[in-house]
Amino acid sequence: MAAIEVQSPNVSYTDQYIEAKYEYNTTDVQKENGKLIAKPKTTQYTFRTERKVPKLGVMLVGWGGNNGSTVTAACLANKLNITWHTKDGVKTPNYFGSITQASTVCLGSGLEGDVYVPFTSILPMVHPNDIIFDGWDISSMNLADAMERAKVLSYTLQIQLRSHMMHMVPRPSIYYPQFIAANQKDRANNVIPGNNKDEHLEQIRKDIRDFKKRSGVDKVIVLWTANTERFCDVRPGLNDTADNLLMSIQRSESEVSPSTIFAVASILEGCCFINGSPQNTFVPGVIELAEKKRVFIAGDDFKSGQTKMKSVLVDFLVGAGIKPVSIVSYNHLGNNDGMNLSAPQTFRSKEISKSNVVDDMVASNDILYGPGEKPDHCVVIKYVPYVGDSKRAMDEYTSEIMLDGQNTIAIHNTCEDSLLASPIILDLVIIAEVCQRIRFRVEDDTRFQSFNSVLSILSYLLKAPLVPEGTPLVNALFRQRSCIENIFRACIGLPPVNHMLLEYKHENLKELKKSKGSVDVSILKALAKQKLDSMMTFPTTTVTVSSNGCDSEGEIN
Ligand SMILES: NC(=O)c1ccc[n+]([C@@H]2O[C@H](COP(=O)([O-])OP(=O)(O)OC[C@H]3O[C@@H](n4cnc5c(N)ncnc54)[C@H](O)[C@@H]3O)[C@@H](O)[C@H]2O)c1
Ligand SMILES: O=P([O-])([O-])O[C@@H]1[C@@H](O)[C@H](O)[C@@H](O)[C@H](O)[C@@H]1O
Repeated sequence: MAAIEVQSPNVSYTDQYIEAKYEYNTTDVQKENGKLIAKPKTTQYTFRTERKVPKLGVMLVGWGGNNGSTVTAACLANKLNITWHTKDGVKTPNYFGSITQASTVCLGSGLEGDVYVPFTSILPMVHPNDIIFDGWDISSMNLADAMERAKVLSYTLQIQLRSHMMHMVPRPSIYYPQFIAANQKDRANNVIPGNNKDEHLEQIRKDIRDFKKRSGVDKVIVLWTANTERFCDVRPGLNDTADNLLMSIQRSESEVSPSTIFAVASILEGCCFINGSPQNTFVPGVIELAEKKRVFIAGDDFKSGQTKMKSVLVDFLVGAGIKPVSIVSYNHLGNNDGMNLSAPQTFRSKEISKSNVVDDMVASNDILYGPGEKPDHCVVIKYVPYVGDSKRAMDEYTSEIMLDGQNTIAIHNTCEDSLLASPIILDLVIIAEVCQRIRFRVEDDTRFQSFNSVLSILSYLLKAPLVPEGTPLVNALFRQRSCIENIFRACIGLPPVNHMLLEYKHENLKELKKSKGSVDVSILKALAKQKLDSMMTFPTTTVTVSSNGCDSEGEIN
């Protein structure tokens, strides 16, 4: 699908940029004398997006894991168009589950109503087939064997991918046993030696430069899909500022985690760092360093299955004026992630990220909830080896409805964890890369600026979105999706999708047809069918219909 071209005096296309003047309309609300005063506000933006799509390198921390091996296999299967036999017949590769690759957006409305286009047609973006992967793992297993170990993909697909993946070997990584479950010890045979954290930092930086040089990629994004770590302490002098964090690394402070060192290394190499796990990688010192170096960071914890459902269901319930009072989320899974989460300290990281996802929706409705009131919310994760990557999620939502009524929704959701997480990994890096090519000016600024280093536009893809301090934290899924869609629309000078369909609610829709200057084909077809039925002739007839459905000429076959 070709990219969209917008014809507007506010949008210009050069070889290098798409430039768009955009009116950003919001509503300012102030409290005055006990009243809420709402004032419409318009802010002029000028967006400038580089059109050249770079050759993107993605370095995965935890490359040999279920997600890392699966996302690598997915891109190869699609790139090589590998088909494979199953008991249900021949299967073809796809990127289902990726909003950039398998979803559409409403561009606007035309002769026959709404026009939907692929998400990728709004702005130029990297194609996943073209991504070059590399990465690290504490396990030395090559990616072909790691794919087999993961037991995620059909074996008839695996055997066709083996030759393409067996040469992919994760780089040795940083391993501090106290941050993950002890049961991961047997896996750790590919570890950077020594205890000097500054040397570990320098090695990771060197690896990033080495990958860039060897692969010839234009830019690198580093993404953590390694095991969930326990939360690290956050305290003054340790990691509260960028300088203190860098000094703590130089002193090899024990509370500096592997994921924080990877984040620091990425930032110092000018690479966006994304955290797909729930631990607090982004201590204040990392955030400050990212802001100083103007590098994007994003996290935490891929939003892939049970929590994604929760961020839809609770939004629906609260938005409908129904009061969720008890949410119990249980799941069991049998992959290595599940084994790592069987330790209390790593489970706690996941429990936090899975529990906070309803806070914004609850806080939005003070008719249902009093100050500080929240639903009971319980998260349980159990490790059951037999089910492997095919996580079984069982949820019960109990809500209060009118006049002391109760509504209980029970859900059983089998989430094939890595097949849900892999497209999310792709969307994270693809959308982050687009954002690296977007600049904007506000009002009469002379300088173009980039997005804030904390890339909150990625919230849709994350359970516990990291947002700039003091800014709104949104978990409601469709608000998060609209944010991405409407910012990308703004970059090509299009207004946000507002779902009003006001033009179709006029008292006299005939005016609408005239204004469209064309025939509503559905009316034409209905009239033609009526005429055909009466004439009992076919195949072609000329029906005279007006521009409001009755005057224009049209042919029906
Ligand atoms: N649906 C999902 O799969 C999903 C959703 C949300 C979050 N996550 C998170 O994504 C992460 C990966 O999930 P997975 O199913 O691929 O797990 P996995 O255990 O299969 O893979 C993790 C990999 O990280 C490696 N590893 C551990 N510590 C490392 C380190 N310090 N450096 C480099 N590699 C290291 C392990 O050897 C393993 O190969 C987990 O933290 C998980 O909680 C997964
Ligand atoms: O994304 P989601 O399905 O809500 O949450 C999942 C957890 O329920 C699962 O136990 C864990 O292994 C995955 O990493 C993922 O975090």
